[in-house]
Amino acid sequence: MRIAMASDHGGFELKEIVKEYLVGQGYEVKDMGTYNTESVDYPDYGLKAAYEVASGRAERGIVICGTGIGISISANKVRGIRCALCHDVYSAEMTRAHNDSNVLAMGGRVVGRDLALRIVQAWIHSDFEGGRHARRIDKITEYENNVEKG
Ligand SMILES: O=C[C@H](O)[C@H](O)[C@H](O)COP(=O)(O)O
Repeated sequence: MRIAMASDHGGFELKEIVKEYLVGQGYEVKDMGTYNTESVDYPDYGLKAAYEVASGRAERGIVICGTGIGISISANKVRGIRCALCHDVYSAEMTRAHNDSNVLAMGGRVVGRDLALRIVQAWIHSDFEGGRHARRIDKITEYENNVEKG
């Protein structure tokens, strides 16, 4: 599985931790930046990772800023992206099972290393359940497509 990752300066340290973990697990990680703790703007990076997923160049994305909020809002502006902000394992499992989320967001100033890695692990390994949940996602997609048409 190819995973696109991105963060701003507030999420940089956690991005590096998650990236090292994923590479160690055999995943291909495409790091879209940022590459240090210098102050940057989270939309620039959240959008890059989201485009990677929306275009099919990556199957999943993980985006991290200070709270996870700004970068998740940014990623969710990209058509086809369902970005879920998770700070607990249950939500990480449920957002795969029920929302088929293709991007995970976390806050580097909110969660510590161990919890973040448990969230990532749960999110990567949980599958979409389909059924009634697919119908609900179809409604989001339909809305998105209509908005695009103006
Ligand atoms: O939602 C936004 C993120 O948490 C940003 O990481 C945060 O706003 C950056 O704040 P600052 O520029 O004060 O480091």
